[in-house]
Amino acid sequence: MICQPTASHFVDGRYLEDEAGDEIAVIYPATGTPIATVHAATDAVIDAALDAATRAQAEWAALSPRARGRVLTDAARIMRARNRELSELETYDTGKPLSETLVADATSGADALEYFGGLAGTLTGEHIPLGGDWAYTIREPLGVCAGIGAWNYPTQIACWKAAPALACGNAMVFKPSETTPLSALKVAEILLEAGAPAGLFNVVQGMGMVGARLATDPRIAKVSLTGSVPTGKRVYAAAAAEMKHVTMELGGKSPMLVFDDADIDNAVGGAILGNFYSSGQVCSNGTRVFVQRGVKERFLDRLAERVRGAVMGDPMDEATTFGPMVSATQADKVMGYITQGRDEGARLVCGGTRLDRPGYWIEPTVFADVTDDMTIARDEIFGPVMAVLDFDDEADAIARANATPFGLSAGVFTRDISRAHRVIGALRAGSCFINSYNDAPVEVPFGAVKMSGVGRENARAAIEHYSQLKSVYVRMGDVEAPF
Ligand SMILES: NC(=O)c1ccc[n+]([C@@H]2O[C@H](COP(=O)([O-])OP(=O)(O)OC[C@H]3O[C@@H](n4cnc5c(N)ncnc54)[C@H](O)[C@@H]3O)[C@@H](O)[C@H]2O)c1
Repeated sequence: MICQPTASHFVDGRYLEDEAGDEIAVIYPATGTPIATVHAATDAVIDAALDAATRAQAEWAALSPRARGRVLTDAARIMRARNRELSELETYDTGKPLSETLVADATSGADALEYFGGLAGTLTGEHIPLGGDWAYTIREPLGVCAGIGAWNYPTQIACWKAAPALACGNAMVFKPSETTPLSALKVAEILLEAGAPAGLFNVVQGMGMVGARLATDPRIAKVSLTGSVPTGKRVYAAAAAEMKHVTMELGGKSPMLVFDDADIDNAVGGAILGNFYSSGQVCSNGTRVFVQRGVKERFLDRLAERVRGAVMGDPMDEATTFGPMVSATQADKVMGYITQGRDEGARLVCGGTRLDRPGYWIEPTVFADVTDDMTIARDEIFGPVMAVLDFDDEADAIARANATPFGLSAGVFTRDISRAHRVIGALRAGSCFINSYNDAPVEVPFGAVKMSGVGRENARAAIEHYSQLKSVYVRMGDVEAPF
């Protein structure tokens, strides 16, 4: 087993095993071969993690914010220094090509650690003058936070949650997706090496039941989930029962609008990035591509030509640009949608086939003449399936783009700057792009509206979701009581 970790869990500063938990096989998606086995956390493991986190949180919160920040920036430095090794592990865990993991996973995690490490020393309350009397606020941590991850960006998700949480003085118990359990263990190792106290960042493995245990445990003050909308509804409801804070980063079916006056090559490039990066397994993907009728055929011709250039080879070869689906289940689900697209009358422009080779390979697929009522235009597929829809009129395109319960992202391609801002202003989405798609630098808030989630990750905005304010009223004179 080439990626077997020392043990399944990382609790209180060391690896921990409990073989009583259900076995979880870790599969390399490119070949379908097992690379590791981990065990789901038992109640004893979960308790140990929560107790360690509770103890470490008090110690951590008592440090000066700048001392906390230094640990995070040191962790960022270690992560960058080990980028290749971490990227190779991420490629084994997810199947994403090394050409991607080298630039978008540990590096993005390091960006978050560095950014929030720098921010830690700047987090303050405020002074509120009241004409004689005055008040002040103290920004306090929430306590122990639970992080629950999806399988598409395991390192990035762990860091995007841990970095702001730790910067604010919280501890974290993180449960990776059962499909990709390996990388978060490395994040835990690195944080410890950078000087985080034992127990500050713990990793426990398991299926949804382990996540549910965390979401309902009274020792947890906040739950941050990255996952699908149905899971988000369950976790949000469970957290609400205990009045816990939440961040929900959920699924999407985001629109991308390409107007007649757009630079077609840039629009095609945006559509490729917004549909086929990570083999389409990206929450913010612009999978409904609305193309104005005047440029439709030119857009489709150029798109098909460029998609044919995707290199579906060994993910460890840096020349490979397109990897497999993460699992057999996901590949089956995506193939089901492709069949449904054909059955419902969409025109297959390219792709559509599952490759006859080991692993879970599906060609990048483009459907044209898609209509709003088709299943492939409504459901989040989470695979390499682009739906191209036609439009004539701007207002009509905006209304159709907004006619979805999701609200994660939206993009517009046009050379008309007034139109670009007008359209983005009217689209109901949290993370938007003008003449670009899927950029997610740590300096910019990332999050959703409607069913795609609540709260924001990244940027200063994330601080609001990992800290709370204590208000203190200070009377400068005597207290005047009625009796
Ligand atoms: N908005 C974002 O930032 C973002 C980023 C990446 C992925 N996603 C979304 O994630 C989904 C794909 O990931 P997935 O298939 O791993 O999602 P999923 O909802 O199946 O699982 C997500 C996580 O939740 C856990 N879980 C499942 N049931 C639970 C429960 N009842 N209580 C607590 N935890 C539970 C899972 O074990 C896993 O760790 C897609 O919908 C995608 O759009 C969103």
